[in-house]
Amino acid sequence: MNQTLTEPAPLSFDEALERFEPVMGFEVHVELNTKTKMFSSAPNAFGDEPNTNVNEVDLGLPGTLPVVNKTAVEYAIKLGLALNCSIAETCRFARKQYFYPDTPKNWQTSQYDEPIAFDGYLDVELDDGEIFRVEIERAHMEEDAGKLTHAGGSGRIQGADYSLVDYNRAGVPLIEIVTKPITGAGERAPEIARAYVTAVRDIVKALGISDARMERGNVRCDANVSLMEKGAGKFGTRSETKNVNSLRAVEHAVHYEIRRHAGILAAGGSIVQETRHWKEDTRTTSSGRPKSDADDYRYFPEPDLLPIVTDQEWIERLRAELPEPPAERRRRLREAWGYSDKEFRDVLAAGLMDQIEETVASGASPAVARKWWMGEISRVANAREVEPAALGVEPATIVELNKLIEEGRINDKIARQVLEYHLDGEGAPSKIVADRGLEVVSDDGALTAAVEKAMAENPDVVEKVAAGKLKAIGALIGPVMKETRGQADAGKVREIVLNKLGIEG
Ligand SMILES: Nc1ncnc2c1ncn2[C@@H]1O[C@H](COP(=O)(O)OP(=O)(O)OP(=O)(O)O)[C@@H](O)[C@H]1O
Ligand SMILES: [Mg+2]
Ligand SMILES: [Mg+2]
Repeated sequence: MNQTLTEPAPLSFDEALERFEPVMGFEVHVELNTKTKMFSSAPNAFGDEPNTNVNEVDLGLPGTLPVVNKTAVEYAIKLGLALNCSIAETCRFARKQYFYPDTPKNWQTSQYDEPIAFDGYLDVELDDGEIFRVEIERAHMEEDAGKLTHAGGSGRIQGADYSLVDYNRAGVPLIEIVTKPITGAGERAPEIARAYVTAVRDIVKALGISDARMERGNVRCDANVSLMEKGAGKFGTRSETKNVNSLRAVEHAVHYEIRRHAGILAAGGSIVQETRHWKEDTRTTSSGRPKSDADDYRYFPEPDLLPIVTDQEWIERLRAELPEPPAERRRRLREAWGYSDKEFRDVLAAGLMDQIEETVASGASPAVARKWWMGEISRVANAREVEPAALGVEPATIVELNKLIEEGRINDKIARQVLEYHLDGEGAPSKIVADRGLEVVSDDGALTAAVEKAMAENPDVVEKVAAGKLKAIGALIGPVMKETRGQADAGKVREIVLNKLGIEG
């Protein structure tokens, strides 16, 4: 059933919010970065040749038995704790039956009525610093399905009438985090949606349990949206936009679905409960398949796996391993560094918080760390068309460069060159300075000679300086730099000039 042909036009966002109150719910799937799969010893690896990381358990061959990956369970417990959930004392896996070629077993091993973690919350920080609490219904363990490529449909092979299947992903450990319905978001619903998924991504990254790369599908979000008539208090019918895999897309999908539902409801229509697909190019969604709450997956407890029993000691050991929550860490660093909100946001956007933290921890001032990472490194990254973090510059390198400057051994300009040589593989900054003979000329002999030469060649400048126009010294620095191949210390040059003219600096 394709609704889009007959659907009324979406309302504007403002019109929609005047009349309706949005309700949202998110199912976020997190792919864990364990070495092996959830129930088999096949490697959990991204990007390998199709169907090379598959074994008999993943394929559900007769006579095989699954074994639970203990690391995946520990990751689930850690995530549950980080989401302020209760951890079940015992829980079970269940079979979710469906017939589709992405699962060779004809069921997905998941958890149903006994999730490992439940009843939590996450406080998410909005753009203006306000905190919005999202209640977590549960976080449960399951396995990923294989990847289908519809050869003809995706245009990869013109006219093809078949699909390609890659089972490398089948059995990869997943945690699905499900929120309770989120009410009271109002016009901030799209922003809250993005902030929530961002917060979840940051947490799984900080926990180190997932590569958390959304563009690779390590973190994927199903966004459920419905509207209720203001003051009505009864939830409307939801749509479920599947597998939205960027933060912006989550925001836009919620925005669009609110407008689309409002358009239908305002025209007297009713919402079909269905899954929908996000379309990045038009920033709209399209109809997927109808889905009722009574969808019968014929769940039943997985007979081939024992229940998981967690004891308090185990949970407390894992709790002790939790890192500082990302939101708290951000607040702490913003304060410690004394950056403005804008400066700090820029650091986050550039993905350089870890690097700056380490640079400061190694003894550079926050201002120096910022100058390097947000200035020079970002500029070079831009010129080389990569993300700043992807340049792979170590904080230790920046600390070393800064030390060379502070000791007066190189100036800023040379330091910038040294960075380029370093990126081109010439080694550590001090080695580059030594190899290339870049040390600042501050031994008085060579520098004084260069200054004398510049003064002799620019009598008009010297006259101005002598008359008290100290700024004019700047015109001498150029020629001195030229003479010393850029290795003069500008402060020293000034000092020598003033000295020669008998002026107090
Ligand atoms: N009326 C509603 N409007 C918006 N969100 C809703 C509404 N009712 C439920 N939700 C949210 O939708 C999500 C439903 O996810 P859940 O995993 O429980 O079930 P499902 O989508 O039916 O199943 P599946 O995991 O197979 O997709 C939850 O986040 C829930 O809070
Ligand atoms: Mg769902
Ligand atoms: Mg779900």
